[in-house]
Amino acid sequence: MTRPAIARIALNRPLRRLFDYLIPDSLELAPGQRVTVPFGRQTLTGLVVEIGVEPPPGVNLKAIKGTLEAWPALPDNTFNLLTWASDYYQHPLGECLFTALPPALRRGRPAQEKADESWHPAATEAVLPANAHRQVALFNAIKESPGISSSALVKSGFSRAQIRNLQQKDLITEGAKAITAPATKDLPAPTLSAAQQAASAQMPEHTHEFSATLLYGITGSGKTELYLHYLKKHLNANEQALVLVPEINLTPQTLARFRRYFGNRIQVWHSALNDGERLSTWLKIRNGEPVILIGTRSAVLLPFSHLRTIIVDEEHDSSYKQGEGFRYSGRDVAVYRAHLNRCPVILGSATPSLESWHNAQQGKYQLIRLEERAGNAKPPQLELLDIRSRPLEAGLSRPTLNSIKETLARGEQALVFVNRRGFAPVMMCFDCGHLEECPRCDTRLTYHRRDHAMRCHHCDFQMAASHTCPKCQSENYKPVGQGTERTEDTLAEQFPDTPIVRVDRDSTQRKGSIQAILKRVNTGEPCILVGTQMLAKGHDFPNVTLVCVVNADGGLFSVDFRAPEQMIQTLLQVSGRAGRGDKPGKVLIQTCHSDHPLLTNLCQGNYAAIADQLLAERETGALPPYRAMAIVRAEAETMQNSLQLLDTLKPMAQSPGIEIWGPLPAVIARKADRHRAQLILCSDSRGHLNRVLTQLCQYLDQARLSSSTRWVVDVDPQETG
Ligand SMILES: Nc1ncnc2c1ncn2[C@@H]1O[C@H](COP(=O)(O)OP(=O)(O)OP(=O)(O)O)[C@@H](O)[C@H]1O
Ligand SMILES: [Zn+2]
Repeated sequence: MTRPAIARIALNRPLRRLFDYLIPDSLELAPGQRVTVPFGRQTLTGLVVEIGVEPPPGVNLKAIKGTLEAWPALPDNTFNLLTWASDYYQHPLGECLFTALPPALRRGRPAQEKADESWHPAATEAVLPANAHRQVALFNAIKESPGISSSALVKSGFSRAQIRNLQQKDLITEGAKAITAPATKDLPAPTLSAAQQAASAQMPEHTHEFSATLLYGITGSGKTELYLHYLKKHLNANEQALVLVPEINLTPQTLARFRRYFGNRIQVWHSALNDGERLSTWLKIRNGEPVILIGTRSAVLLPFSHLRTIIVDEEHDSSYKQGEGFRYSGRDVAVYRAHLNRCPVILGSATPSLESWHNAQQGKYQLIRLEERAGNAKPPQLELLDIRSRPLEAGLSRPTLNSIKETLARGEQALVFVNRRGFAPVMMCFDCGHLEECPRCDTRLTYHRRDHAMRCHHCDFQMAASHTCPKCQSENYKPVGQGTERTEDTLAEQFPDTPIVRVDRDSTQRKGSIQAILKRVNTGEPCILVGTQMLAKGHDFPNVTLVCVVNADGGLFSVDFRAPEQMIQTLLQVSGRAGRGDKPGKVLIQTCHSDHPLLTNLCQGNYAAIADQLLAERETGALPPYRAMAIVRAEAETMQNSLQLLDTLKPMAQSPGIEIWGPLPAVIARKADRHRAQLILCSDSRGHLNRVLTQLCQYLDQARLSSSTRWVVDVDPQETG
């Protein structure tokens, strides 16, 4: 009697288990292949994990219904990567594997594109009547994204009639053009500076061997140019490359630079793509087309088959770590992927993460230093401005306002960095001391004056703001502290003739608004930019010569051990927006702690020294990267339930080599009416920690928890509050 053939299948469920099914005689299966299986009364899409497993005794297995295609949707190396990540991050394999499929394929749709015409420019310039604005805009949209589909164009507001019209005028052509690298003779690449050349010469030579390189290049040193040169030199016409970036929409210039070099070989991957666009790009990658993919975090999980280089730009950026569900770090997975694929990975930053800096010092990563700015630009001068005894106008000191005035008078632009959006962080009653709190979280509500609303930045709660104190009805009820809206208002009063451009999550919500803002700034006309973190990232505004930091002190005394690192990175990144063109840049940092060693070191502009110092502190505290860390988080309807669950886990985790902190309530103990607590585990041995976590997860999976209790494991947490 022959044994029945059995396959183990992963489903897209948050379950830490796989499901066994009989393989019908006629079916040939491979790991990573999509199948349909009966599940209860439903039919679900599954992914084959293993074939030929032992059938569990005494169970009547159902049979697989069929395959969705004859080839594995996830080829070996991608499949192995995700299996590794599932184990490393303690996340159910099914959900990990399905993350690598586009939504359409998760739902069981066929792996082929719907017929949707794609458009290419057929002329270099559109000769059209002066009043044909929409036609010109349409032509430019196609020129900027060759291969763009009709549906994508319709989505951005063009009509099918307008598209046909351009086609009839022979300005655009239809057709799914194969991906080839077109020559870009119209745009000569700048010759690398001596410093860039020296860095370039140290870049990894072999694209068929694993190597990890940390490119530490100060802001404005021309790292992007180096990536372009590297790809141009080392990537063959039939190979694939991946360039990870923290966020695509914020820096359209970078994308444009890549497109000028590589034309439609450049494809993008980010959360704003629609399902059709995702499927189309996914298929190109899976089919091995020689794509250079510029993408955010999840791009690292895609099924590349000819991947020869991975670049992680701004590798320190915290957005590489997924904050919910499958909590992977795109950067760390990229390094492992390079290892599996035997190819180089290049991590670039002006402010490398302490993890990568440590790896470079240990000799695990090769360190390349690029410490001069490209072109004629010089590093900006940083100055601390102690505001303890200075009168402030809505947070801005006289010297700061004077510097802005001088900058504008020279016809240049200024950037003012505020770390909070909204008008003011709190509303306070100066008679009874009442502070308006979120009814659902242990946080204060932020006042947004534009719509006279109080909002919680931690949950979606909002309410109309009141003019008098809700508690004692006093009229002495006022906003306290600085938000972007308030700074914008103050600057508008002080500089009535100057355009003020606010950049934060509120002002950029509408699609295309960030592009419009950037375009305006890039005209170079004098203006003042006011904004949050968003302004710190990767922008290249040559006419910004002054950067003002309204308050630098946020991260100095935080309980989160990563706060000083993140604060310094943000300050240096935002400072790096000053003086990127021919004119020198200046940075004014307002602080109440001008003698704090972190800030005084910052003014030397020497990130390497700061990183060394912060690393020494991490070593003393036995914190990452010197030890592995994981957090088990619990949330429930009461704090008692959360703490109780973690208390049960603690003895199970206790073992030689594991240090345990907690359980303790989280810093924001109540968020959206859920009570949150955490248990922190540290160990010198990552392997041991991983085994302990596996046991905890097994226990938690089987434990009878109240239906409202949730738990997660976060490996290498970015936030420990
Ligand atoms: N060799 C060069 N000659 C002239 N200009 C250059 C050269 N290399 C780069 N540049 C210019 O210098 C500016 C900064 O370059 P780039 O944006 O690549 O820097 P970066 O290192 O990525 O900066 P950041 O980390 O601050 O984002 C850009 O305007 C770029 O066009
Ligand atoms: Zn809230």
